[in-house]
Amino acid sequence: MSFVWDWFYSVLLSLGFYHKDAKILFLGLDNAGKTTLLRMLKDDRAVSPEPTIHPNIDELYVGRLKLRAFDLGGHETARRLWGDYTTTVDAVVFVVDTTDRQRFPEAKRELDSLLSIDELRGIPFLVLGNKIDMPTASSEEELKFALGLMDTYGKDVKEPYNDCQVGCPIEVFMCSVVRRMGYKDAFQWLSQILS
Ligand SMILES: Nc1nc2c(ncn2[C@@H]2O[C@H](COP(=O)(O)OP(=O)(O)OP(=O)(O)O)[C@@H](O)[C@H]2O)c(=O)[nH]1
Ligand SMILES: [Mg+2]
Repeated sequence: MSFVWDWFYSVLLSLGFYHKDAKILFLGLDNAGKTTLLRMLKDDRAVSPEPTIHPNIDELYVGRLKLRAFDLGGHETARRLWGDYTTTVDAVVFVVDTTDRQRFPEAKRELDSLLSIDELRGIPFLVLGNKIDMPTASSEEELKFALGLMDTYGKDVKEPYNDCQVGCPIEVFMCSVVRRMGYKDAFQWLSQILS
């Protein structure tokens, strides 16, 4: 019987009548643009938020995803709280400021340590290279190299992802939140993987 439900569910999803609930952590160094992204996704407005001190938890719809979004601050003291939120997570969105090359190694360290957390093992990681509206932004290739992500999952997802046997889904998308560029494709990728 379950295949009938699976089929029905996938039809509902593809028609946009059903939203997949997902708990998603928005992580990355301070100043990367996490809160700006969430405000844009929720209200379609570019704001210049204050640095996040306390975690913000919000519910919003992005395409077929109904997100419980956890926006955790990225400065060093706030990072200590990240570990408190890693249970039952469906995906991590890791935002990087592509203009801040000096901090790529720090971003890599944080990303690597997230990837080594048992509770997050196997879940999709969407890495967003933000601020590509700036002339000093890195290229996608440069960012991927700096983060050690030369061999990623692939942007062309044909079917939902089931297990981690063939490598965990991690992919890099370049974007400019303030210019509303790039992140829609990225969330579509995530949505297809999670459906
Ligand atoms: N040029 C440019 N600036 C951006 C973009 N997205 C965010 N910013 C700016 O980057 C700065 C930091 O943005 P936030 O959203 O507060 O960053 P955050 O990751 O939430 O930072 P913390 O809360 O400290 O962890 C703000 O001044 C934003 O206006 C973008 O796409 N392009
Ligand atoms: Mg913030």
